[in-house]
This record gives sequence, C-alpha cells and structure tokens, in this order.
Amino acid sequence: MPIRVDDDAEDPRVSVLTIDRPDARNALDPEHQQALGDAVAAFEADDEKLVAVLTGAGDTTFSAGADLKRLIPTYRDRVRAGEDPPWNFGGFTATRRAKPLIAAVNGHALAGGLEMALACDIRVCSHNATFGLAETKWAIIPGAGGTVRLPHAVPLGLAMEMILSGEPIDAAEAHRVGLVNRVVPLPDLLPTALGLARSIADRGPLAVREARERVLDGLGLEHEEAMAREHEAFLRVMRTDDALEGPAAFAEKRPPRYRGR
Ligand SMILES: CCCCCCCCCCCCC/C=C/C(=O)SCCNC(=O)CCNC(=O)[C@H](O)C(C)(C)COP(=O)(O)OP(=O)(O)OC[C@H]1O[C@@H](n2cnc3c(N)ncnc32)[C@H](O)[C@@H]1OP(=O)(O)O
Repeated sequence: MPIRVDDDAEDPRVSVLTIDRPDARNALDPEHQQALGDAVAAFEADDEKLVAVLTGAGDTTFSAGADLKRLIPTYRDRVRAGEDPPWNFGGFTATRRAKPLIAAVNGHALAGGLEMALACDIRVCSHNATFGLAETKWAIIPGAGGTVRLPHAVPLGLAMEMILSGEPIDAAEAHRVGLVNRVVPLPDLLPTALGLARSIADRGPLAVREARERVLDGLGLEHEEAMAREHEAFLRVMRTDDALEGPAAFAEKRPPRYRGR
C-alpha cells in the first residue's frame, strides 16, 4: 500500500496515515502523491474520524519530499509544455482542511516533506529528525506552501536562511524555535502523537473545528475582523447541544458525552 491507513487501536476516532515508501525515503512519486491525497480526503469525509496522525515508514525519514526522479520531472515537463497541472502536493497542502492533522516526524522532513509537516496543525518529532526546505539545491522553490507557512512557524530570519540556503536544522533547534512542540525518543513518537490526538478527539468536536478555523483565518486578518469572526464562532458553538452537555458534565462531575451537534 502506498499509504497505510490504520485506526488507533485505543481510539477509533483517530487515524494514522503512513507514507510507505521507505526505499525512496518516503518521497512522493505520482502514485504516492495520489494515494496520500485520497487517504486525507477519505479521513476528512468520514464523520467517525476526528483527528489523524501523519508519519513516515521506517526510522530515518518522514518524507524526502517530491520524487526528484519522477514527480518533479513529470510536473516540470507539463509546465514547460504550457500546462498548469493540478497542484496539491500530498493532496492537502494547498487546500483548507476541516480536521486536525498531527505530523509525527520520524526523521528527515525535507522540501515537500517539511511542507507537508507545515501543513499539519501540530508537529512532534523524534530526536533524529531534521527539517529543511531543500528545493533551491535543485533550482526550484518550495511549491507546497513552504514560503507561506515557514515564516509563521519560525522566526523570519531563520525561515529566510532555511529557504535560501536549503540547509536543514536538527530536532533540538526545531524545538527551540517552536517548529515542533515535542522531541521524544523514536519509540515514543507515535504514542506521543496518539496521546495528543486522543485528547483532541475527547473535546467538543464542533468547538475544535471552529477554534481551528479561527486560528487559521486569524493569521491573515486585521485584528478587528479576526475578533469579530471569533465572536461569531463563539455564538455558533454556544447554540450547539454540545454546549449544553459540556457545563452539565462539569457540574455533575462526569466525563462529557459529545455528539457533534
Ligand atoms: C504529476 C502531477 C501531480 C501533481 C501534484 C502536484 C505536485 C507538484 C509538486 C509540488 C512540490 C512542491 C515543492 C517540493 C519539491 C521537493 O520536495 S523536491 C525534493 C527535495 N528533496 C531533497 O532534496 C531530499 C533528497 N534526499 C536526501 O537528501 C536523502 O535521500 C535523505 C532524505 C537525507 C536520506 O539520505 P540516505 O538515508 O543516505 O538515503 P539515500 O541513499 O540518499 O536515498 C535512498 C534512496 O531514496 C532515494 N531518494 C531519496 N530522496 C528522494 C527524492 N526526493 N526523490 C526521489 N528519490 C529519492 C535515493 O535516490 C535513493 O534511491 P536509490 O539510489 O535507488 O537507492
């Protein structure tokens, strides 16, 4: 399978998507690119699934990005022939998703690999991880959101250095600058990502969805507009049945039972 899709054994509301091409360091060729897009679309469409974890097969590489021997030349030649082919690397970097995606970075996340991790909402990594936008090494540029997202994830000067030099940073530096939330030993990586996913899956699903949208929208809005949109969302979630259940569960000292309506 180009992309392994597994249910979390402890919580069926959580999916694990694994890019399964370790012999090519989980680089995305056209088949893996299509399969990953299909897997993410299926996760988004499945009302029973609330959170997903994206990781790479093997213990050295999350993803080496777009396949430099197949996907890039194919795409490049179509562009040079005058086309503007469909463009959505990994099937999710160019479009707005509705659900949280956590990157469990199990090694090198380079070029499109880092761009996929940046398109995830949260990143955790293992000690052996590296993070780089290597595209300029090959006389191309980040084309899956790297120039847009990296300056929001690390200080501007470091983003510029990484993008222009193509040189990676290691896990410790990524954690120091806030590109990743946690750095753990490799055996603990998936359990850490799953623990985070399960805690999010336990929260009010409509509140999680609305809050995530507000964070992403707010990045590009003026303060007043962002505050107004947050207030509209605050009112929307107040009108849900789950907003009745939450405080009631607290008062009755029991776990809430949310139904997503
Ligand atoms: C067709 C229409 C669809 C359109 C869809 C839209 C897509 C549009 C494209 C948008 C893309 C956005 C922009 C992104 C661009 C990129 O991502 S370019 C890729 C840049 N990546 C790199 O520079 C990383 C290159 N790899 C490495 O640096 C190293 O491999 C490594 C990751 C550090 C691992 O090193 P090591 O463990 O020593 O392994 P190696 O021996 O180097 O490699 C093992 C085999 O894997 C192959 N491989 C590795 N990376 C790639 C790759 N990116 N593409 C293809 N193949 C790769 C490597 O060649 C080895 O293969 P063999 O020699 O056959 O063993």
